[in-house]
Amino acid sequence: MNNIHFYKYQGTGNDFIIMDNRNGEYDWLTEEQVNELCDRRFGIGADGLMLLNKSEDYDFAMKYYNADGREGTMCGNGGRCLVAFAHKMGVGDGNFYFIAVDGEHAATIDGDSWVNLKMKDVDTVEHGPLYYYLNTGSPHFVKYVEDVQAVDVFNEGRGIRYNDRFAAEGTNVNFVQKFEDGIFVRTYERGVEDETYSCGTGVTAAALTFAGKEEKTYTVPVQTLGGQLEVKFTKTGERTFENIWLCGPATLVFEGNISK
Ligand SMILES: N[C@H](CCC[C@H](N)C(=O)O)C(=O)O
Repeated sequence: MNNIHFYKYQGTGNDFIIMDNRNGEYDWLTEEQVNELCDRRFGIGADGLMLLNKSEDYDFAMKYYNADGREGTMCGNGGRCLVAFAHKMGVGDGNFYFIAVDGEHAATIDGDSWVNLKMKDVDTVEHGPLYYYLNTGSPHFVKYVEDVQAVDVFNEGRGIRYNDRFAAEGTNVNFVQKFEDGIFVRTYERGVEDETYSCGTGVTAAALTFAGKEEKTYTVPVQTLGGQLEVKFTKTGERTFENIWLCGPATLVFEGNISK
């Protein structure tokens, strides 16, 4: 049995197990063990697990696994939590530059737990009759609804995630309600295969679709079940967006040891 020293973080209720793997101490971890650690009854419990890995060219490298144990695509809330953890470990000077599965990311931390994460540019948005489909580091199906609290997110989200078009690769599914000054987003997350309290790449995708036609810089407040986030970006064309920042809290809940 090997001891694992882990840190539990959450970003607006999207929660993660994080391990410091800069010396390769946890390279032996298997997908099955990740799934067991993320189990909310038989393990620590989390939406995902991340390794803080060493990098020659960046402050660190991010490795992300969904709760199902499989390596995931980019995780926005996870990236923000990993920056807060790296800061706690004494990495960087408050400004960070790291590498993740979807490329390079810049980030800044205000105090100990408000993290601003630069997301990848978006240059294509599919706009159907009642939906949008775009990739903000992970794939997102975005549907606007009258009353987001009335949506059966699990069943409706699952139905879209496993439909003929998306069954093979999967997609995350976001239900969005517009308000005067922002949006409320609920998400069915691929790889968790359930609703999560918040999804960073999902919130980002929803905020981009909320922008008006004007090509300018926007700041969109986004409410989730787990708290408030803010997405800032510049709309550069009908379906193109740059300088996208996902901003919000990233908090250490507890740390502990477990044997695997
Ligand atoms: N489950 C997502 C990855 C994590 C996304 C979410 N936790 C976020 O904050 O972006 C997927 O497989 O596409």
